[in-house]
Amino acid sequence: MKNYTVLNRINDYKDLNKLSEEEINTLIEEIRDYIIDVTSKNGGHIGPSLGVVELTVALLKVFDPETDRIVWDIGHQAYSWKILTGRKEQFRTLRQYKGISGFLKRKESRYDHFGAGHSSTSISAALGMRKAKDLQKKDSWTVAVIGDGAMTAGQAFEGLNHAGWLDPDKFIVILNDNQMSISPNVGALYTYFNRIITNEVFQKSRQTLKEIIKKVFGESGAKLARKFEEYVKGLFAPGVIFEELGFTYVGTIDGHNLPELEKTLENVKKMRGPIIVHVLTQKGKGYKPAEQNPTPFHGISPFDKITGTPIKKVGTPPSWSKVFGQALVELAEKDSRIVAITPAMKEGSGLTEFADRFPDRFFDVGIAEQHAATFAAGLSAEGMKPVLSYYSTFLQRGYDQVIHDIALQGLPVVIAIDRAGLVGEDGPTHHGVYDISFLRAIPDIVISAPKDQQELRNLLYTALYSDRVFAIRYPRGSAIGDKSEGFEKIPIGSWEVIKEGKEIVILAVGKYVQKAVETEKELKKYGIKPTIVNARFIRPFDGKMLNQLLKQHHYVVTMEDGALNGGFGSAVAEYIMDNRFSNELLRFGIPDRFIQHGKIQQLEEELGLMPVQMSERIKEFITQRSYKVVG
Ligand SMILES: Cc1ncc(C[n+]2csc(CCOP(=O)(O)OP(=O)(O)O)c2C)c(N)n1
Ligand SMILES: CC(=O)[C@@H](O)[C@H](O)COP(=O)(O)O
Ligand SMILES: [Mg+2]
Repeated sequence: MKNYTVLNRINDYKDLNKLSEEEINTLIEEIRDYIIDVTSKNGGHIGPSLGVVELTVALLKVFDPETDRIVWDIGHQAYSWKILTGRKEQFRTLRQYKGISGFLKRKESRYDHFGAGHSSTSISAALGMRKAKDLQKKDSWTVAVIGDGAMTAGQAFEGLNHAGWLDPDKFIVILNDNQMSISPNVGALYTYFNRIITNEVFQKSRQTLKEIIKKVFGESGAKLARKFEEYVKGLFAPGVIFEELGFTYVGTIDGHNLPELEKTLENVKKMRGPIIVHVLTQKGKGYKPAEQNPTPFHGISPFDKITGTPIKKVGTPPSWSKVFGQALVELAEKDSRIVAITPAMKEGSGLTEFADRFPDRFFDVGIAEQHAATFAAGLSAEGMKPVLSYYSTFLQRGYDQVIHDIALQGLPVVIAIDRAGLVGEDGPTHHGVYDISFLRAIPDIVISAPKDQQELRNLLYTALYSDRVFAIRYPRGSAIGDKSEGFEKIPIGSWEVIKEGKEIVILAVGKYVQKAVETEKELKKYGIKPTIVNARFIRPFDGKMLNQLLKQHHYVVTMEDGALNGGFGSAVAEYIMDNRFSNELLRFGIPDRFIQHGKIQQLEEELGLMPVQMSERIKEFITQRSYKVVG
């Protein structure tokens, strides 16, 4: 660690109250510098974390994390929390394999009171904690810190609704409003927050009217003035939404003014009932490139600290997201029925160009995965062609809507599932490994995975003109294959033989088709020549081809980047059993445990999913069995 004058000599938050004002200010600067330094090497959520350094210090000065509970929503902004709660040194290992997590985790620290990664859970969790403390007759504070983006989700309002009803004491929601989600925030609520912040003219005129009343009615008018203020507050006051839900609204507070923050929180501690404190912060505060360009600095890969430019390998192929976005633009140019929907993930999902080109047909619905699905269903019901874009992990939130609002009603919707498979440094909250298992249970749905760029384009085209509920899953990172163009329909359910071999057949899904090809090269060294099949449709199966393959090969190997529990391999096992085949099956995929964070390759190595490892395992598998492969 650098020679930080204050940070180096404090051990944790307990030292904060020993520091002078000047030392605290230096500490805040040093924490920012440390965050910039580490994220420039490891990548991470720099913008959100730089925005809440003062807020973190204030919370740790005013509350006691040993007894009080602070629940950070998502946890992507909690880097200074980590640094000040005993992980100063480990912070250098942020997001690295076996290092500390980029989010908060109960197993990582006793000060991580609630783990997250997905948004908008903080109010519900904090309310549960508050209630538990009440029932246990324990006297402590519970604080949820939630961003303006996270506040757009239904679950946040479910929590507020319940809290307003329970009316708990010692329960605070801090709304950390930086007017940004990953992109600029959206929605009527955002407009409302914006009005609160910018309505200075109204604030001023309210004050002037109060003064006039006092002047006209003298001292006896003070009461009237107060009544007037209450009345006006009821009509227009900031935070009236929250007040109506039973919260006391306090705001707005400058989130970069530590004394103001501390004073406000101390005052709030004297109040009863649930309280909402509206704090204004700036994303990326203290680092010019991030202040000027908050969207890319929300979460960034390693970058040059001086210029803020991401360090990227030259000549890397486009990402799967980019290939998807480009293909969608080309198709939308020709068909005005095509619309795109994202729950707050425009950039990451490759939809920026679509949004610019077709603003009327692009919908960022906020962090509202459930609404996104039902909204798509509505669009489809009226003859539009919705493409519902999700990260696999966030699609988990919209599962019921996919079943109940889309599939059950047979409404054609294309579900583009990005970040399917292991995602790397974001870790277990974000790995997209369950979608195959949970979608596979839905009747009539089509689930597909392209082996390369061109196949992604073709599947998208097929999906849009199929009149089916059609999911296409593809992973994070660079796409496989050469530059792609044009579109071709693929018969739904058809598989593709990539290489003919004998006695062993490898059925691979998505990016694992390439891994299967590499595994085959390794196996050749042992004289083993498997057949390789691109199982591009996970559902429906290519029954005709599979029947033949099962007859022609004794050993069947499946490869996928989804959970083994209920995944593609499970589907093949069911098929073998149900159709009374006697093949022996070996499945590669994500085992029955939560996979931690690290580079995708490191995680795949840990799981034995590299071609060399898989070839060893296949060789071992067939040599253990009585059925002998003749090379
Ligand atoms: C359920 C869910 N959907 C989407 C995301 C992706 N995501 C992570 S942070 C973020 C923006 C959050 O905005 P806000 O709560 O205002 O926090 P900020 O980053 O501005 O501090 C989004 C959309 C998520 N983590 N969880
Ligand atoms: C915190 C969060 O959920 C997002 O910021 C996520 O980390 C984005 O992931 P990508 O980097 O894969 O877009
Ligand atoms: Mg925000």
